[in-house]
Amino acid sequence: MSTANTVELNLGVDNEAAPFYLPQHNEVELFTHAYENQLPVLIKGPTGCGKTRFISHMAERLGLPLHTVSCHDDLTASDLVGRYLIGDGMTQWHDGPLTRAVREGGICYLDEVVEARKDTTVVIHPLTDDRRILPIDRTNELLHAPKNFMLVVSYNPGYQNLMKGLKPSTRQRFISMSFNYLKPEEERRVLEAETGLDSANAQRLINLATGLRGLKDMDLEEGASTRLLVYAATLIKAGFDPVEACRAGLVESLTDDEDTITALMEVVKANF
Ligand SMILES: Nc1ncnc2c1ncn2[C@@H]1O[C@H](COP(=O)(O)OP(=O)(O)OP(=O)(O)O)[C@@H](O)[C@H]1O
Repeated sequence: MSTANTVELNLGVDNEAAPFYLPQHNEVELFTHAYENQLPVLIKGPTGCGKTRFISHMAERLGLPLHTVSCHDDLTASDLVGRYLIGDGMTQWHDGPLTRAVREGGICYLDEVVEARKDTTVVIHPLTDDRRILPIDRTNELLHAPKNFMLVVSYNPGYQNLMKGLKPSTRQRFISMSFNYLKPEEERRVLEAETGLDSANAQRLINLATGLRGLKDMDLEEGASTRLLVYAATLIKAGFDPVEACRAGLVESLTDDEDTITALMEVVKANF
């Protein structure tokens, strides 16, 4: 059954076109509810824990186009909304990705939103409350977001300083979900599904990740991400020596400090 406000979905059946995603908790149901009720979503979690994969999975599952913007500290409101550009001897308006998503519908995903300049929050605020509007001063337009428009933002709370956190007036406009690395058994399934690695080696990688994530005195900015484990698994699956695969796929990406690399490689050798 579908009404104006709901989408036809069978959450028990995976859409085969959707990229593989193993849920952490009830995020699929929460996200679907948010979409059906036109609520914006905020996802927080450490690097490489599956945030982007989840959004791609949900976009495919809900049959929505995905407009992704990787935010950075030079990103301004005009980059999101659009600007006049000179071409063919005249000035033409070009929609930015946010405006495109509002006009066409779909998910607008602002990845690492806290990196963007502060003026960007001014443009997303009216889209995140029940007005769901995007005023464009430069073109004198007032766009109303269609039902199938959804705003999703993500950030990694780990390495933000206080100044870069989201203001309460912004974060309190979203349904929020906190992601973390999967439990060991599930993360092993992801490694196997993503790379075809055998379960014995996948289990060794998981044991290694648990060891690395538990190191408190190593001064690592972040622990080993699922993404890095997938890289190492891919190298092992391709026939690389597991220790060398872990050096290139994991350890060298975690730190530049030679002493730390040596110490981490000891942990690798203890597992392989
Ligand atoms: N729950 C999961 N199901 C399937 N694959 C996963 C899952 N979690 C992580 N992965 C794997 O880990 C990789 C990295 O995940 P992803 O790119 O979604 O991380 P992220 O949280 O968006 O990271 P960043 O914050 O750095 O952008 C994926 O490409 C996928 O291979």
